[in-house]
Amino acid sequence: MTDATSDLFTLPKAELHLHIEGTLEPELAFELADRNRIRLPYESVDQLASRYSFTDLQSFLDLYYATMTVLRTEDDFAELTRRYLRRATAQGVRHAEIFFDPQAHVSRGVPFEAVVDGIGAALAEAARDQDVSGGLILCFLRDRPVVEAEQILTTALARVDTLIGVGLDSAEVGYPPSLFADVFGRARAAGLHAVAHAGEEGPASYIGEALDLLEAERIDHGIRAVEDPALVGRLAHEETALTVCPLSNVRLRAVPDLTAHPLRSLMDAGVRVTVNSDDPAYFGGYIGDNFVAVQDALELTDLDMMRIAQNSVESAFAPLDRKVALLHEIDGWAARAGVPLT
Ligand SMILES: Nc1ncnc2[nH]cnc12
Ligand SMILES: [Zn+2]
Repeated sequence: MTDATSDLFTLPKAELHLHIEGTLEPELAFELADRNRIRLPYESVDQLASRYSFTDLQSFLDLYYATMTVLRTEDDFAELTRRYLRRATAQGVRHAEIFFDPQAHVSRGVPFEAVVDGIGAALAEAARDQDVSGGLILCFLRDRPVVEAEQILTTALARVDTLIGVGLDSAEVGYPPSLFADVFGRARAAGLHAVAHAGEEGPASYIGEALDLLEAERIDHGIRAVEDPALVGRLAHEETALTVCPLSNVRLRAVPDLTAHPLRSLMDAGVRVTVNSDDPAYFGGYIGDNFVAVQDALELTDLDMMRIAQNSVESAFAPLDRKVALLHEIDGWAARAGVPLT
């Protein structure tokens, strides 16, 4: 049991690891399939949902890429993002840095502009109506040829104003960060932030490569760092944030169950850990659900959860005044909840 008494859905937080295509709920997938006259190979929403059982990252990616083919127009991307932001704000998200996989769309004939303009329109609406801030992070697909990443970056740099950063995702093992050193160098030279998935299924050495060769400012997942104590020391010393996704790690069997999740030992070692949802439509919960599940499984205190929320804001690529305002909101939450600050 924990001493949890607070409502973690109302704890203000930033979401730093969220693939917008991974927010495609089965209901919307069917709506968009109808609208775009695409036939999904499932009879019903329930039949599609029943396929959400995975043995590893690749088994998930196969379904993820197949289902996202229903996304075709700017409006589709806007509606997807609107629905995500509605759910996320109901679970306390005040700032969202959203990943997207343009190669998976452009390769099907969807223009890059339709993707960024659709997601961007929904983000702008939410900024106006719900006081949620955020931005877009373009992810390169590491299991596709490097030249394709170079090409999508060239396309993206014509609309660099729509982006805050670049990332690296998809199948990890066998696709080390070193392959993308030049692409990331170009992106950083254009003023973009850099993050990378590393140490989800892949070895801890990929985390060091992402830091040294990609100059990644945050590591997405990074949980296999626990296998290398020197690396854990480095992450703590350099205050590198890990964007951890606990429910994802269980569903993709990167950890056997939540009680065995390394989040707590990483935190205890001084690593700046954040909690995020990854692909919430597929993994059984949005960000607040992840907060509740880890608090329960790892017996974290309300103060621990508050620190995780503070880490998310401190590690965000948001303007300083926005971060200060959100840190004040977290203090207000703690005061209302009576969280002891020691
Ligand atoms: N968990 C994950 N790891 C790597 N690539 C992804 N793309 C979407 N979700 C992902
Ligand atoms: Zn991810």
